[in-house]
Amino acid sequence: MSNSVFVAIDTPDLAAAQALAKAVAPHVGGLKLGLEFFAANGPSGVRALGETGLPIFLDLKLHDIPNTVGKAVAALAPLSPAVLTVHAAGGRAMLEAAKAAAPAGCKVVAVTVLTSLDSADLADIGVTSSPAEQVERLADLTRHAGCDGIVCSGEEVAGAAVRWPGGTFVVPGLRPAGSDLGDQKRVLTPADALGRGASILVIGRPITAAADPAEAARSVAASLLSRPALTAGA
Ligand SMILES: O=c1ccn([C@@H]2O[C@H](COP(=O)(O)O)[C@@H](O)[C@H]2O)c(=O)[nH]1
Repeated sequence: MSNSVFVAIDTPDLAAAQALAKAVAPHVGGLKLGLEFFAANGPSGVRALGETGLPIFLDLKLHDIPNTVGKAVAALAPLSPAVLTVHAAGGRAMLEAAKAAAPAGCKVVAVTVLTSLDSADLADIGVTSSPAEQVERLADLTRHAGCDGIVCSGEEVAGAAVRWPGGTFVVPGLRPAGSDLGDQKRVLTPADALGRGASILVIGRPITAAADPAEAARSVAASLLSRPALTAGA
């Protein structure tokens, strides 16, 4: 992938999403559409953004029983997403159902530990492992289920890439130096994440909330050029 940045188009407003996509298109490798956009605009909104010609990453983080997730993935297949997310915590059968129903060429990647969570948040939900240990556990589960990769933070990506040669490693929670963290807790700069083995860099507010999103996207792309990526299977 020549430009590994997928910009998170997190808005319910279709016209705003289209304008943003057009502005940043020369500087990014794809568009990530998540729950906020999909809840407001549905499949027709996804098709509208697909008209930019950029690959579409559908970040719907599916998490349900295997039958339901398999059928949801089958229903999404006509949108030809390049990447689709599910939650690894849904378990092996659910992951297998998602992969089996995905269209050819679509990478199914599983969210391990959300980048908005730290150790204390994991303890609150009964997980006593560290984020790194939990990412490793769920990465192994995802790999054995036949999926393509995982979503993790930049803090865990190097360890995950060593355990899973050829895996796809999606890293959100990216913040250029000096940016607001917002609700993210496990963060890294885009260049550091790429250097540690990320395949796909997901960046939202540092680009979309900037006064000049096109310039912010250009600046992120420039920061990556000076840093060679490790090969991690993207
Ligand atoms: O663990 C995860 C999984 C997904 N995301 C998504 O990435 C973007 C990040 O947006 P920022 O504005 O750069 O914080 C957003 O769409 C999340 O839903 C994540 O942040 N962490």
